[in-house]
Amino acid sequence: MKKLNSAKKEIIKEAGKSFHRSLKKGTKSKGTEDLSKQRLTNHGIPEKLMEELMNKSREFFELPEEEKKEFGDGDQGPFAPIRELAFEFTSKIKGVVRNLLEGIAESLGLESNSIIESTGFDSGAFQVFAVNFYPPCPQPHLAQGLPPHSDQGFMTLVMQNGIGGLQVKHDGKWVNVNPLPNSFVVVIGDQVEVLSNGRYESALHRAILNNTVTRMTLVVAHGPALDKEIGAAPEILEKEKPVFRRYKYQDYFHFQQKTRFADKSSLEEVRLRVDEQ
Ligand SMILES: O=C(O)CCC(=O)C(=O)O
Ligand SMILES: [Fe+2]
Repeated sequence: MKKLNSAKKEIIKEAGKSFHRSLKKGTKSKGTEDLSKQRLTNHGIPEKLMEELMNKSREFFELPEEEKKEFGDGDQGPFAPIRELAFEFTSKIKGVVRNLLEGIAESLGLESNSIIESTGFDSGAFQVFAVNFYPPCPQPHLAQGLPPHSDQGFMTLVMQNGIGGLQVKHDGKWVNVNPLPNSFVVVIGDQVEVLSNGRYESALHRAILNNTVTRMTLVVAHGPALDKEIGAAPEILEKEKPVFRRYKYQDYFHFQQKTRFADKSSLEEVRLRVDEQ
């Protein structure tokens, strides 16, 4: 038990280093700057598990089209060959994200479990696992892997297969987030921006292509339960005006599905004008 606790503390400390470095009361986080330099390394997820997941997913993507088509939906869907590995991976990641959310709550001066409780993280929170496959592109400057966007949930953990392509916008410029072995990039999403009343900013990011090698990423996104109402923490609003209006996460989720990959447009929809605050 003791060991588990200290491992947990380490992860929170890591989160602290990653996100809270420049977070002082009343100032904005430099989340995107940190993202280009910081990685989550002390995550406790076996390297072998991630390697296996990456290799098996690659095998699937590289099957001839005809064979790929044989996979249907549901139990026979493309995830069938990696179902168990994916389950183990995503459950472990959920534990890491839980710790990160505790770390974030603490950094905001809230009870460590406050975000977890108010957003239904332990009961109905959503988690989406995706494997992105970007084959070499003959003219990479004419195409995009993924257009600029922010992720709509709390945070997304991204693991790259050793090939760079993820970029974040920082000070008006696109900055490369180079892959480092056995580490995750933690991409802060819109819900953390809202819950923190704008102290954290969700990262505007995109994926670019190259013309030589195949790039893959394992991506796990997390968000509140759909029926929860989301807004800045009440303790924060005792001292400052709300920056965003409250909403049911379900509404945000559906809206964002329609406007996916359109910069941070969903967040702008819930931002209050000065005369509404
Ligand atoms: O593949 C990447 O590097 C980024 C993926 C991403 O941003 C996403 O899936 O939302
Ligand atoms: Fe993303």
